[in-house]
Amino acid sequence: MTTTLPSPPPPTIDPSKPNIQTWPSLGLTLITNFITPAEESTLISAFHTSSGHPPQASAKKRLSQHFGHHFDYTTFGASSSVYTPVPAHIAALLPRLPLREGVDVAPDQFTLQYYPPGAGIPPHVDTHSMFGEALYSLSFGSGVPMVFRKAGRNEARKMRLPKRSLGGSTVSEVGKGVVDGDDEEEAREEWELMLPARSLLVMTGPSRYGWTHGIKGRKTDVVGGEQVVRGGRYSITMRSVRRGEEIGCACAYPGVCDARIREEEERKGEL
Ligand SMILES: O=C(O)CCC(=O)C(=O)O
Ligand SMILES: [Fe+2]
Repeated sequence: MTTTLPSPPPPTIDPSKPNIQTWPSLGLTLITNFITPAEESTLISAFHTSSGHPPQASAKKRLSQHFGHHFDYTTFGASSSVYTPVPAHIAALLPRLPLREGVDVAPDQFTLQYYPPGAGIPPHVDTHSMFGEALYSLSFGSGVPMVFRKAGRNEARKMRLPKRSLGGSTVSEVGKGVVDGDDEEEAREEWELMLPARSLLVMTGPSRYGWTHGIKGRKTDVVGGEQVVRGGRYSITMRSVRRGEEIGCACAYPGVCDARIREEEERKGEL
């Protein structure tokens, strides 16, 4: 039996744009039919052509590819030397992203992932100090429910444990605070949102800085009350890399903010 989490609170929908669901208090937006089925096919074939990883029925782990700026883990900034050119079919998505004028900058770092059926990603907060606020995630191939959880004491404690990779072979995962596990001390504010194939998820504000996101590893999901066998899902996570003076964070969630945690550790080191 698939264990399910509650559905999200009801979204706000502008009747003139029925494909856009928003949760304004969380800074969260889900846009369905963001790409066409033809674009979806192009992205899927490009993934397999460029990765040299043909889809294998036996694959159990996520496969990742990176385009645009990579990270320099010695400085926690953008690498000036490691850059993979962004292919045209990905660059073509950029003008369509719902950037907030004067607030968001266009993403320059792209992580493509393939999740074989049943695979997930542990709950985490994408590193605050290294990426611009808005995170964009395009789903294709198949839909999946994404779990959102308001970070509390337990997540803050886990962020202070030594980091581990999220299990993929990718560098962009190393800088993330992985915050999985159950929290019995705090009331849960947790639910899962179905991300349909060809939808774009946008995380800003609280959903970006103060909530974790992740995908449970499961063979089946419950969608609209029905058990559905999970298919292979692809995603492109699009982020902007902070540079120089922009590196850092002044969010309202110091417990799960890598910038604040680093400052705290530096202060302790000086005592
Ligand atoms: O697959 C996704 O939609 C999300 C991936 C993710 O959270 C990440 O790479 O940070
Ligand atoms: Fe993430």
